[in-house]
Amino acid sequence: MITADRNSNDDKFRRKAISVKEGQAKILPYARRIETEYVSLPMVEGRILAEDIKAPHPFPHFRRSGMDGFAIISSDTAGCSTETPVYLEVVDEIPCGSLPSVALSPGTAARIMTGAKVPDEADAVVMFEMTEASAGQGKDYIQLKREIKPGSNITPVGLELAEGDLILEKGRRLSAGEISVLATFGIYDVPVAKRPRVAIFSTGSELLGVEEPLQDGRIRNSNTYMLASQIRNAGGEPHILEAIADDLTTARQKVAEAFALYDVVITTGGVSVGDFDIMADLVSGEDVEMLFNKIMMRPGSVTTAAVKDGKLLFALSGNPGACFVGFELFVRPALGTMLGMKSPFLREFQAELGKDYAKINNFTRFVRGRLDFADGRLIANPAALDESSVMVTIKDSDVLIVVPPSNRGLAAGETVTVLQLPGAR
Ligand SMILES: Nc1nc2c(c(=O)[nH]1)N[C@H]1C(S)=C(S)[C@@H](COP(=O)(O)OP(=O)(O)OC[C@H]3O[C@@H](n4cnc5c(N)ncnc54)[C@H](O)[C@@H]3O)O[C@H]1N2
Ligand code: MOO
Ligand SMILES: [Mg+2]
Repeated sequence: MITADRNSNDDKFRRKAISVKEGQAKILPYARRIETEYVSLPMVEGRILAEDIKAPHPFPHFRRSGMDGFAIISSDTAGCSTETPVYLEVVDEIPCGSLPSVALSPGTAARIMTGAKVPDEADAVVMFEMTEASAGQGKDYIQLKREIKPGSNITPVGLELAEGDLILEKGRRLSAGEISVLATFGIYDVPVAKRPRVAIFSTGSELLGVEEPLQDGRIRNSNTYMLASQIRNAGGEPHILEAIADDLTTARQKVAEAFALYDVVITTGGVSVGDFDIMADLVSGEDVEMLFNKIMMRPGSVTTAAVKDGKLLFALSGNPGACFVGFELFVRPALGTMLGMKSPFLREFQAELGKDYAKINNFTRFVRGRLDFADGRLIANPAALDESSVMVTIKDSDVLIVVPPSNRGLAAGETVTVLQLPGAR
């Protein structure tokens, strides 16, 4: 027979709700900066840079031709026109990667390719299409029928960056643009923040493994895999641990073991007031400091956080919608802070509410929604189903629409704050 300790913890019922901001402020002091490791350039996608990087040399570091054509001395073309063309003798050929072999003097030109170093004496490059070839006395000439401005088609030294410029600030997430910069400056071993190792425990006797056949009264464990994806996206390294049964003693032991091995521990489920909801008891143990166990938000009002051995424990709700939101509002900023990110919170901006939102709330609601553009306006459309227990609309959402506490709901057209969820949809 299954039994539960029904009187174990009255505190589980007497919870003091705090705001999301207060909750975040309680967590962040424990989100301690993680060490640095060196990762090779092909593997740094999505990692967070751990040190400022300055340009070790200007870029480009030589005057570079922007066209396939001829390097010339522009004053040679003064007064030149269709009627009075100018002839320049071609004295050199400069493929990419080669250096000029002849110093240009007035009346001469060098054939040059896009990306090659322009001879010091030249101050312009004229593209092939603007020239006509001619020959005489065993020499090659080009004919020009137009004046060429100095500087034409030459990229000056340091156009993009000067030596010593700050090119990448620590805390930046590395992606195509940053990786290109690192490669350009010869930085192959990149200092990045180590990924925080995050343990995931699911709880609940109703949970089946993903590959198990369905059984009446039971569901497959989806939160674990959803959380692993969120952790990875937030820069952490997920570690899926064996589910914990709804039994306090084993749960305590398993969580304690996990703290020895991982930087952060997340549990999902068992955090409300049900007979088998053990997390409230677990976070009020002697060696655990509870930071909060109720947030003035929906979904995820029961989101709980605690500290053990200086490390963060997040007890997220079992309801998929609440679990998802709890992660985005509390775990993501904690991981981002550990990684040294400048702005670890979801990006916030304003949009127009696309349709009426009639639900009244005591708590702030974070409603899953989809962002659209219409007539140059940003429209946030709430998902049809946004209950805490609903899983399926998470995949269709790119924002959380912030609906403040209200006894009248919101009307279409009102301005709302939205939090951008990561990953374009
Ligand atoms: N008497 C009250 N009952 C409930 C309250 C309340 O205030 N008083 N709050 C409700 C709200 S709001 C929420 S949210 C849930 C929170 O429940 P728990 O966090 O304790 O989670 P469980 O009870 O373990 O499960 C809830 C729900 O989620 C399903 N679940 C759990 N784990 C997973 C998983 N890994 N993957 C997919 N789905 C999961 C579970 O089967 C339940 O259906 O409490 C309300 N009750
Ligand atoms: O408050 Mo429940 O925790 O999602 O809505
Ligand atoms: Mg419960």
